[in-house]
Amino acid sequence: MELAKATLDSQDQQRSHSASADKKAGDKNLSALYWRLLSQLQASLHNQQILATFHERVAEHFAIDGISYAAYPQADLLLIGEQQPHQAAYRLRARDDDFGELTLFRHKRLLPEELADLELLLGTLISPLRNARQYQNAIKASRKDPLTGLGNRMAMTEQLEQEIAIANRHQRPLSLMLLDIDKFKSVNDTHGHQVGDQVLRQFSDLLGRLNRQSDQSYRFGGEEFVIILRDTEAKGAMVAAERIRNAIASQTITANQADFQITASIGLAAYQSGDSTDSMIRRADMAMYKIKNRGGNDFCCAENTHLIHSTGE
Ligand SMILES: Nc1nc2c(ncn2[C@@H]2O[C@H](COP(=O)(O)OP(=O)(O)OP(=O)(O)O)[C@@H](O)[C@H]2O)c(=O)[nH]1
Repeated sequence: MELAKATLDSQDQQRSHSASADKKAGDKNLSALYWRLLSQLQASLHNQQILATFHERVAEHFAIDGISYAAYPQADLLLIGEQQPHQAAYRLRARDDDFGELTLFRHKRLLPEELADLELLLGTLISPLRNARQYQNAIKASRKDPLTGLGNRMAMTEQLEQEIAIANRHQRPLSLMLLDIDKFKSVNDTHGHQVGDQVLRQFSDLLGRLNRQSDQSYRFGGEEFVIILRDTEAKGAMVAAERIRNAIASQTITANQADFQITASIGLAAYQSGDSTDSMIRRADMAMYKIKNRGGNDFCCAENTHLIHSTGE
């Protein structure tokens, strides 16, 4: 096994690489490939597609079996092609910014002259991968609620769409829980908006601790939160709702040296064939308002058009 470890630094890399590619006058193919990669790789903002294009084009000239990329800081390994015993690994850097590790795999030894050519070509990946990372970060930020760090309404809707598709395709149960903090306005009115913000943050932390790991919580807006309960039918969702309701009501939230006894009104909707994100949210919302109108601190599950109250009324 061979391991070449090197750092590819992007400082003016493209200019120097393009100069070296052109200098290799004897190798018109390499130069042409370099320029082709440079323009084609810029066309995508997705790591998978960038690497697949790179692998496909480069494999036409070099016997490369696979390429992997571990993006920093999230180190999920993306593999195109196959891992093989012979490999050459590179750290990708742009100024002081380390943004990933790239590894080339081959079934036979990589020769020094091949490595030199490949390193030249690898330079074409730096800007596209960095742009892709910036784009992904921007997408992530646009789906995150800045106050609580939870996913926001957009993230929730996208996830719910996916969960509905899975529930529909595989005939799996799915439930949606909508929680609205009771009389939250009085927290703001009495203690100020900043304390209200602290209470919301602590409330969202509490939800995170109360959830099953597979259940994601989101801030739907204001003092409303949503939990998507995967693989959960109405009965299970009601058990979860009661557990969460009880835990919220028994917990004292302390913010700015004041104690708050928070309660929440909870509406549930269980997936029915033909449901959309809107229809599930609407049913959970109707169920939640039924509890609000009764004074809060309870849950209600909406099934079909009937509202079934937790106490069985
Ligand atoms: N501090 C803070 N308050 C918020 C935020 N978003 C919404 N609110 C407040 O949440 C309160 C919601 O008030 P209402 O809709 O009357 O609801 P409520 O007082 O909880 O009453 P019920 O829902 O009927 O129990 C308002 O005072 C909003 O200003 C936020 O990000 N931070």
